Amino acid sequence: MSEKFTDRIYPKIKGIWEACFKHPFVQGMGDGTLDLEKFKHWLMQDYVYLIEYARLFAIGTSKATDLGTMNSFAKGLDGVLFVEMDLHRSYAKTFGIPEEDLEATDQSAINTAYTSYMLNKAQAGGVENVAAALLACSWCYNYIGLELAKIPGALEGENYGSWIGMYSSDEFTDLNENAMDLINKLAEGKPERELKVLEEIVVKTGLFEYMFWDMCYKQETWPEI
Ligand SMILES: Cc1ncc(CN)c(N)n1
Repeated sequence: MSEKFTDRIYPKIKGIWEACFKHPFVQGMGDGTLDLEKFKHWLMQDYVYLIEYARLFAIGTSKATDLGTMNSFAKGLDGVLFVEMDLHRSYAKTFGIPEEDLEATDQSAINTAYTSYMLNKAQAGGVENVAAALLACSWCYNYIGLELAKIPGALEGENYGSWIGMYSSDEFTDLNENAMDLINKLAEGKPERELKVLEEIVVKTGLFEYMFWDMCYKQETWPEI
C-alpha cells in the first residue's frame, strides 16, 4: 500500500500548524488574555467563512462518484452547519449579537481571498481537489484545540473554554478524521504530478489559516482609501 497522503504532507504543514498555535490570538485563548473585541471579530468573520466552507462539502457531494464518498462529504456538511456553527451561534447569543448580524458580516479581504481560493480549486478540479481544499481547515483547528486543551485550566476558561472544548472534542476530532480519510482515499494511487498539485492546495490553505488568525488579531477588514 502507498503512503497515506496525510502522512506524506505532514512534514510540510507541521510548521504551519505550530506557527498558528504560537500566534498571539491562539495563545491568548489558551491563557484567557485575548481581547474580547478581537475574538468577536473572529466570531463574525468565521461565521461567514463557514458558510462558504460548507459549500465545499456540497460541491464534493455532487462530484463524488460513489455513495461512500457522498456520505463522507454529507457528514462534513452536517458537521459544519450544525456542530461548528452552533458554537458560533451560542457565543453570539452570549455577546448579544443577533444571528442576522452574524450572517450579514462583510467578509474581510483575507477571508474573501481564502474562501475564493478554496472554492476555485474545488470547482476547477476533480473530487480529490475538493477534499484537498477542505483539509487544512479542520486539521489546523483540531491540532490547535487539542494543544490548547493540554494547558492546565484552559478548558475551564471563562471566555474561551467552550471554544477549546469544541475544537478538541471527540466529535470535532471525528469530523477531522473524516476529512483526512476522504483525501487519503481519493489521493490513493494518483501519480506524483497530481499529488504535488494536491499538496500545493493543502499548503496554501494552511498558510491562509495563519493569515486568518493574523487578520482577526489585527481586526482587519479592507483598506480604507
Ligand atoms: C478560518 C477557519 N479555519 C478553520 C476552521 C475550522 N473548521 C474555522 N472554523 N475557521
